Amino acid sequence: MTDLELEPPAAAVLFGDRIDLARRFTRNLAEQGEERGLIGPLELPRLWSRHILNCAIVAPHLRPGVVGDIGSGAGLPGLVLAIARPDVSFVLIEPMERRIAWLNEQVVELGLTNVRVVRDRAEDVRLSEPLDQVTARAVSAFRKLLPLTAPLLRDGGELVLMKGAGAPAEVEAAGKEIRKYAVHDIEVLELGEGLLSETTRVIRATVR
Ligand SMILES: C[S@@+](CC[C@H](N)C(=O)[O-])C[C@H]1O[C@@H](n2cnc3c(N)ncnc32)[C@H](O)[C@@H]1O
Repeated sequence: MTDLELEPPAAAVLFGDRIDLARRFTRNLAEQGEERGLIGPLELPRLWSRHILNCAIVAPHLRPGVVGDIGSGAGLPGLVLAIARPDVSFVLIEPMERRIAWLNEQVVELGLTNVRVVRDRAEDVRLSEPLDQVTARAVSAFRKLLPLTAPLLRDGGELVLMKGAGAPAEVEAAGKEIRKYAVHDIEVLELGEGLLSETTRVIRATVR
C-alpha cells in the first residue's frame, strides 16, 4: 500500500466515537481495494476526501429506519453510513459476486450488526419490508435510478442520491419518470461546505 492520504481532521468530526471503525474500513480498502477491483489505483491518495468523507457527510440526512443502498460496490456509501449511523439498519443491494464477498467480509470484520447484504439487482430484489430511504452513488442517472429505486420505498419514503455537479440537469431530464413514480419535494443539496475539501451533491426527493 502506498500513497494513502493522511486522515483529514473532518473525519473525527463526522464519525465521532465511530472513528476507529472508519479508520479500519479505510485501511482495509486501501490495502485490498485495488487488488480486488474495488477502487482504481489513482484513488488511494484521495481515499478519505473523495470517497470516505464524501459518503460520511450524508449520514446526518438519514433517519432511524431501514435504508437500502443500491449498487454498494466497495461499500460506498453503504458501509461508511452504517459505520457512522449504528442507529439505522442498512440493506446493501449489489449484484456482483466479488463485491458481495468483500461487503460480507467487512460486515464481519468490523462487527457491523446493522447491515444486511443482498446479492441482486435493484429491479429484481424482493425485500421483506419496504425501505424508508434509499441511497446510491455512481450507479446511474437520476431518470434511470427512479425505476430501480422508487418501487422499493414505502409511501413517503425518501431518495438520498449522491451526485456530481450535473445533479440539477439530471433532475431536469427526469420529468417523465418523476411523474410516473410520483416523486415530489425534490431538492439538490450541496453538503460539506466549510468542512470538506470537496463538497458533495445530493438529490433528495420523496416518493408517493
Ligand atoms: C460505479 S460502481 C459504484 C459503486 C459504489 N456505489 C461507489 O460509489 O464506489 C456501480 C455499482 O452499481 C452496481 N449496479 C449496477 N447496476 C445495478 C443494479 N441494477 N442494481 C444494483 N446494483 C447495480 C454495480 O455492480 C457496481 O457495484
